[in-house]
Parts: sequence; structure tokens; C-alpha cells
Amino acid sequence: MQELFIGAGDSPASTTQWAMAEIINNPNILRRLREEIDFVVGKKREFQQECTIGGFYVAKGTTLVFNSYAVMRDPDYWEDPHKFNPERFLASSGSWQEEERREQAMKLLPFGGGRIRCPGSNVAIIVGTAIGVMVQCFDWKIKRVYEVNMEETSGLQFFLALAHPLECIPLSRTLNPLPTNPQITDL
Ligand code: HEM
Repeated sequence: MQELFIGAGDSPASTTQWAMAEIINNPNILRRLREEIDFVVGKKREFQQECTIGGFYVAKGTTLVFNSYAVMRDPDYWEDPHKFNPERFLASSGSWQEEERREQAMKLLPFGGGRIRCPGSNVAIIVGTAIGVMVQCFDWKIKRVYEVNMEETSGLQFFLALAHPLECIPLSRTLNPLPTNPQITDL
């Protein structure tokens, strides 16, 4: 946990500051960078021409927002879509052909897609590391109730949230040590 905070905190902030300081001191580089970004990204993100998608007419100038929540919980694509079942990805991924894999990826959109796909998705992978560390190092207890209340709320927040924020107690696994790896202890 300590490594996560140290490794993830100052390093991106300080690297960004150094790079921006250099860019500001070198206006030619700033101009070239901006030109390249404008060339690749463009200056507009709306439909540049009319078209039809899945039978629906989309007029020029439309800004399209898709409902990725509905796509990722669509019972036509996902078996038992509301069930927390991470193993669903393990079970089928081995047997998928490349085409099926690509099609399946279109139905899993945690970071959106296309040109406005989340640019922080590589950084966000840290969520997996944090969960891995919490599972590896602690047992988790909740107060009074049998299981965590999974009721959802959107409220005034932008993101879907737990209606009752998670309150849990970490119990260190040091009393029940991790099995030692002989290859590592032998070094
Ligand atoms: C688990 C964490 C994250 C999730 C689930 C997530 C998800 C998303 C989604 C769904 C979008 C909208 C994409 C679309 O409209 O197609 C988005 C946009 C964006 N995300 Fe993330 N994100 C996460 C973390 C991050 C992080 C760590 C950063 C920055 C380091 C970041 C920066 C952005 C930005 C700047 C946009 C706007 C992109 C644009 O409109 O061009 N996100 N994110």
C-alpha cells in the first residue's frame, strides 16, 4: 500500500511539471505539439456528416452519447448480467476466436470507446492493483449486517455510487502469514 501511494503520487505530478516547464520555455515545441494534436484529434467531436447507425438516422452536427451501462448489462449479450461474476471472462476467453473476442470487447465498455475513449485507462488499471493488495493482505469484516447492501444511487453525483457507502474493517493477515515461496527465501 505504501509503495502504491509513494510510486503513484509524486511521480506523475513531478514529471508533468517538468515536461510542462520545458514546453512553456520552448514555444516552437508547444506550437508543433498543438498542431499534431489538432491534426489527429480535430477540433470538433460531433458528427461531421449525416449517417444511419443500426437503422437510426443521425443528423450532421449531432453529439452522440451512448449508454454503456445498458450495453454492459444487456441480457441479450451477457448471461445473468447483474451477477458479479468475474470468472465469466476467464471461462470463455480461451475458446474465443479472434472475431468473437473483438465483438465481445465492443460490449464491454468501462472506458467508453472511439476518439473520446478514456485517456486514463492505463492509469486506472491501478484500481486492479489496489484491490489485489487489499485482498492479499487483509480479511474484511462488515458491521452488524450479513452482507454489504448493494443498493445503487446516482443522486447528484456523476457516477453511479453505493447508496450506503461501504464501511468495512481490515484485519491484517499477518497472524495468518502468507505461505513462503521457497524460491524467494532461498535467494
Ligand atoms: C476506473 C477508473 C476510470 C474509469 C472507469 C473511467 C471511465 C471513463 C469513461 C467511461 C469516460 C467517457 C468515455 C466516452 O465518452 O466514450 C472517461 C473519460 C475520461 N477519462 Fe476516465 N475513467 C477512469 C479513470 C481515469 C483516470 C485515472 C484519468 C486521468 C488520469 C481519466 C481521464 C479521463 C478523461 C480526461 C476523460 C474525457 C475524455 C474526452 O472527453 O475526450 N479517467 N473515463
